[in-house]
Amino acid sequence: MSRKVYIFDTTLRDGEQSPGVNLNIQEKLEIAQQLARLGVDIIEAGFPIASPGDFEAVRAIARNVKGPVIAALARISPGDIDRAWEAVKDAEQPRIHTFIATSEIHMRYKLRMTREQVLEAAVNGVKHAKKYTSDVEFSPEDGFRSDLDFLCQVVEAAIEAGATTINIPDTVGYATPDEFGKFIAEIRARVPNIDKAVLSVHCHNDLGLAVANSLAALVNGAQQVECAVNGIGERAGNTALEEVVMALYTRKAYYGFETNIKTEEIYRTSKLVSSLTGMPIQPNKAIVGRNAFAHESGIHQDGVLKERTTYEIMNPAMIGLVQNNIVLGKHSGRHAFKKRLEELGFRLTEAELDKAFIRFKNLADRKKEITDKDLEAIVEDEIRIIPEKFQLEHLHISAGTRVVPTATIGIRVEDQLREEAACGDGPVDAVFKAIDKIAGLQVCLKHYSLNAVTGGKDAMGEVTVKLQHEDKVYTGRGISTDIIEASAKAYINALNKIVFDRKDITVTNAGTVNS
Ligand SMILES: CC(=O)SCCNC(=O)CCNC(=O)[C@H](O)C(C)(C)COP(=O)(O)OP(=O)(O)OC[C@H]1O[C@@H](n2cnc3c(N)ncnc32)[C@H](O)[C@@H]1OP(=O)(O)O
Ligand SMILES: CC(C)C(=O)C(=O)O
Repeated sequence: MSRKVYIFDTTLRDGEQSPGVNLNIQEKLEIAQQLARLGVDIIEAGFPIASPGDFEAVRAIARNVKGPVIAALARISPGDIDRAWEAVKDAEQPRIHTFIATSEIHMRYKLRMTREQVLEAAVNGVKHAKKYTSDVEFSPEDGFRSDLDFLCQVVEAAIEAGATTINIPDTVGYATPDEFGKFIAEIRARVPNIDKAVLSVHCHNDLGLAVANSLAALVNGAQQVECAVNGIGERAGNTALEEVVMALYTRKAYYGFETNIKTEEIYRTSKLVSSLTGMPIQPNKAIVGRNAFAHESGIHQDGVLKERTTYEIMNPAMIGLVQNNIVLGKHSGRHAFKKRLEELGFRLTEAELDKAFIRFKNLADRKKEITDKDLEAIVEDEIRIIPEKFQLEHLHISAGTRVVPTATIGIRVEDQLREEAACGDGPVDAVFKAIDKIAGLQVCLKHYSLNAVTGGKDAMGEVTVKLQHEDKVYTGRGISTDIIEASAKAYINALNKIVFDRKDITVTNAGTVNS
């Protein structure tokens, strides 16, 4: 029998405490609606005493978002609790979450209160909240750094006063998995009335251990995990919702827990939170990072193409991603290369594939990622699907601030070298005019673009041109470290496509003629 774990989402409260994040009411409402679709059990919508905007956002969420419990945070003071209730009272299932710190360091320096005063405040606060709602959560802030005997005393008294959820925070992310697990087990063992409340944990990620600590707590008797989408939150953030949920899901046979989360909504939720908070997701972030389901190296790609589970412990569809991603780069191998070419509609012989693969590896050495356009260009260039009736032989440019740009160009036309010169508005224009003189085709330049394929002083320039001939547009590409040469190659590439496509055009060594 699997045990239910409650997912308490604090993206809109602790998550919004991430430096630089400020969500407006509309944005919070949109995230809350998505969290409801995701299937979280509790949404902590905000801290209503913090500002009028936070109050309004919590109220709007309480009134409009159906399904999950809607919680509002409050310090233990009556004024905070009254304000929290005012904001959350219209929810289908409202919860007041109140807290006070119990560690020596917080009590002495921050609160300037004695243990007795904190204990009394905790009891009074819970009782005050309880006047409003039966659903009251209490957190002894900095719980993990608190004296265990005193912590257990406060927890027992809070439950006695009516708290229905007890949340143990590792406020500063100081715990390690073994000791946090034992800590939770100790609380379970020492607090006599602990069974009257749901035991929850709230871990921070200062040492990168929030998810591991939360899992260790679950194994040792915690029933609720507080977490935030993409792990956002104060400082290094909170337990990442998607990580803890997918760990429980993927390793269900080991943990034996289940959640209400509709995992297929994870990716969409993560994207929404990232775009509305303006917090980008690091590419190698577990579960939702751009690379989490991407494979770059040949051995892995080969394995995944033969059987996905060789290198994937989760199916990307489970988090709402359409498919994994085979990224072609310098570590890729022949299997992945061939597969992608086939997807693009190219069926090559083994000899052609060998040729194209060598060219691909050369380009991959210079370029981070090989795109479909690159592959098309490689196949067209290397496999010579388009016969090269015109071939660039040589090029000379005369240009500067006080000279008319002039190009002299040599093109091999059907094995006969022809040369022409032309002036233009710039060196590229001069080159195109000289090529036109040789080719003799009526074309109109519709598009010209130049991209740096690599960085640095020796960057490769990739030129793309679109030439209109009669009613059709033909694309040509050329790559070179010299952008004028890349332009000439692109132009000639497009001309070769025209004569290949138009069977009525014949190329003679004097140029083109229409038959
Ligand atoms: C661990 C956590 O994440 S807790 C949540 C943290 N989140 C936030 O603080 C965000 C929202 N906070 C705010 O907008 C403001 O801090 C407010 C509105 C809550 C309070 O603002 P101010 O009244 O100006 O106080 P300020 O923030 O400067 O100081 C906090 C005060 O609350 C007290 N306090 C802190 N925790 C508690 C608590 N759980 N119960 C009662 N009092 C508390 C502090 O001792 C301090 O009191 P003091 O003014 O008597 O010294
Ligand atoms: C309010 C509590 C739960 C908190 O955010 C923390 O201790 O980190």
